[in-house]
Amino acid sequence: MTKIIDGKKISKEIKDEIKQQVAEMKKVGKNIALAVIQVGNNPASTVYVGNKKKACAYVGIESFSYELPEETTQEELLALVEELNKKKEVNGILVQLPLPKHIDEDKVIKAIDPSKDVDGFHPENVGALSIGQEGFVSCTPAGIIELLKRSDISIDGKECVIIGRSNIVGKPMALLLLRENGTVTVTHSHTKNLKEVAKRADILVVAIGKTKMVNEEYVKDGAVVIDVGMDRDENGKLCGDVDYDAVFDKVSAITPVPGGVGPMTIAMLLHNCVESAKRND
Ligand SMILES: Nc1nc(=O)c2c([nH]1)NC[C@@H]1CN(c3ccc(C(=O)N[C@@H](CCC(=O)O)C(=O)O)cc3)C=[N+]21
Ligand SMILES: [Mg+2]
Repeated sequence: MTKIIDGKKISKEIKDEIKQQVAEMKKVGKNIALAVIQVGNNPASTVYVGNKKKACAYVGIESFSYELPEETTQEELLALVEELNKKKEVNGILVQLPLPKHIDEDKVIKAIDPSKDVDGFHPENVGALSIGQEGFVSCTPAGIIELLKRSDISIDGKECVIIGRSNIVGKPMALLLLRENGTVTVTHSHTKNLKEVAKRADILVVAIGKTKMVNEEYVKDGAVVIDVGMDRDENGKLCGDVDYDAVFDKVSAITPVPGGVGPMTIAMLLHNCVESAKRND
């Protein structure tokens, strides 16, 4: 029997916990606010940003929305970030990625006050994670750890294989699994014998952005498969990096797309906003 890891349900539980926390904080006069900046109108970004604002409203976090035109200059964006860094009532700053090509993403991320970097993308937060210090953790990998824990899937001593080495998912995922005492392997486009390596995994995390690339040849019997992909199939339907139907009978547990990792990313963003408000007392 394969277990479907229900990210939508688990994220709802987390959001309800956060909602209570936010209400408690409001009682003592503490309000929480997230600033969300979107540059241009990439339709996917508009959907994600909309979901984030909706989730904020659900838990009682205020969201300030900045929708800037595509031709916004890097200087203008940096000036806005600077202004939000100074604003006391703003606890979190999120600059939706990707940014237009004429803007240097690294420079913008670096400009965000690390104590308001609820995405956990700032080098200071990434560094803190890598040496086990307190900081903000990237929401998608943090959400995956939470999914595993709340599904009673233990990480300790397990063979964990990650496909993909992005700064936002693969690398922080490796650090978090390591922190939970997993034995971690990170694979990428230069990895030899990828199928064999992936097949070692008790827990396989796939974050490569290639529609349904991972099929039954990449998974061992009884593996747990976490699909981070947000792709479109030949009919334009949302799907993941894993061929869900092909691996389903072979695995012990799997996250669907949609309804798996995606909603957890947003729940962890809300969690980070609350943490930020608590820390900057
Ligand atoms: N600064 C920044 N921070 C991010 O966290 C960030 C970003 N930029 N850029 C883009 C990626 C992508 N991302 C997703 C969040 C939620 C869903 C999500 O809720 N997915 C739903 C489906 C959504 C749909 O229907 O399209 C699900 O999987 O069930 C997906 C993707 C956050 N990102
Ligand atoms: Mg760019």
